[in-house]
Amino acid sequence: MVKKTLLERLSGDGVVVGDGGFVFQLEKRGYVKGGPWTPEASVQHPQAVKQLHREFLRAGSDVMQTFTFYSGDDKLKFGGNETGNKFTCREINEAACRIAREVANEGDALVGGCISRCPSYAEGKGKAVVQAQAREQLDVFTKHKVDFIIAEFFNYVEELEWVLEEAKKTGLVVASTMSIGKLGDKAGVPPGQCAVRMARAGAAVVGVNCLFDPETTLETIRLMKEGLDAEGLKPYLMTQPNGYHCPETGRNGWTCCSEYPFAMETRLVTRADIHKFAREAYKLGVRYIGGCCGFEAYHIRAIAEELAEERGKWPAASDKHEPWGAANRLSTVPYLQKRVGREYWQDLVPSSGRKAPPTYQNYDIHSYN
Ligand SMILES: N[C@@H](CCSCCCCC(=O)O)C(=O)O
Ligand SMILES: [Zn+2]
Repeated sequence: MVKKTLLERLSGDGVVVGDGGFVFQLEKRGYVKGGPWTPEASVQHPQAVKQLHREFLRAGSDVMQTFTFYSGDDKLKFGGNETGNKFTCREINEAACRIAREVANEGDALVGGCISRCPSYAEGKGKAVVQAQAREQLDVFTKHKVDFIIAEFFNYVEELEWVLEEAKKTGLVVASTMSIGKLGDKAGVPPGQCAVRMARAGAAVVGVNCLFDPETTLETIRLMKEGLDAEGLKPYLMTQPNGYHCPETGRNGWTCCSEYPFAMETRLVTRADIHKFAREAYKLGVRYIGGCCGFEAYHIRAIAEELAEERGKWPAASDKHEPWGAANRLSTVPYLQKRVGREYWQDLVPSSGRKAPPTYQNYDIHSYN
C-alpha cells in the first residue's frame, strides 16, 4: 500500500494525529529510568516499545515517533550515566527505527525519526559538536528510510537551527517543536520569533511539545502563529503538549511543579480536557495534533474522536468506546446509567480525592446506593 506522505496528509486542511508520551509511560511500566529518561528500552525491551506504539496506532495516531528521544551519545553518558557504556546512540536508533516501521506497517501510519536536544549545546561545546551528534542520529534515520524527521523538545532556538541545518541535508521533510511557553526560549527569544527562525531554517511544520499543559500550549502556538503571519510565513502548525494541568509555571514549565516528575498524577488531564484541546487547536489552524508526557492511548483516542468528522474516520479503539460515556447506559447501576453525554462529562472538574488540601468534595456516600 502506498501511503500518503506527511505533507499530503496535511495539505487540503487535513489533520495528522500524533502519538503520545513514551518515556513517562514506559517509566511507569518499568522500562525507562526516570531522571535520565534515556531510550535504551528500544534495544533492551523492544516488545514494550512495540506494545506502546501499537496502543497509539489503535488509538488513532498517524505517526509512530521512533523511540530515540535523548538518544545522543553525550546524553547517554551525561552525569556519569552507565547507560552510555552499555548502549550507543546508533544501536538505539537502529532498533527504534525497526520497531516503529514494523508497527507503522500494521496500519496506515508514518514513521517520524525523532531527534531531540543534547547536553553538549547547553555545555557550550559549540556548533561542530552539536551537529556531529545530530548527523549520527540522522544518518540512521536516512538509512532506515523514515518518512520524515521530528526535531523536538528544544529549549534554545539556536540549537534547533543547527540541527535543522543538518536535517535539511537528508532531503526529508522536517517537523520541529520547541519545549517553550509564552515566555519563549531559554535565551529569551519570544515564541513568534522562534517559529519564524524554525521555518526559515527549513522546518515544514513548526510548533511546541511538552513542558507545558494543553491550555498554555494553545496560547504559545497562538503567539507563534502571530509571528509567522507577520512575516508572511505559512508552515504547518504542530502541538504535542504534556498531559498535566500546570498553569502556574514560568519559563521552565512543569519542572517547576514540586510534583515533577514522580507525583504528577492528580494533575493528569481527562479525555474531556483533550476533546476541548483538540477542538481549540484545530480552530487555531493547528493540523498536527498529538501529545507528549502523560498522554496515554485514551487521550490520543480523544483527539481522533473529536476530529473524526474532519478526518473522515474513527480510530480502531473506538470499537471499545462510545464517545462521551454513552456505553454507561449498559451499567448495572441505575445512577451510573445516567452519566452519559457530552453535557455530563465535558465540564466536570475532577477532584484529587485527597483530604488535604481539601480538594475532594464532601459526597454523601449514602446518596449513591
Ligand atoms: N517523544 C518523547 C518526548 C519526551 S519530553 C520530556 C521528557 C522528560 C525530560 C526531562 O525531564 O529531562 C516521549 O514521548 O517520551
Ligand atoms: Zn514530554
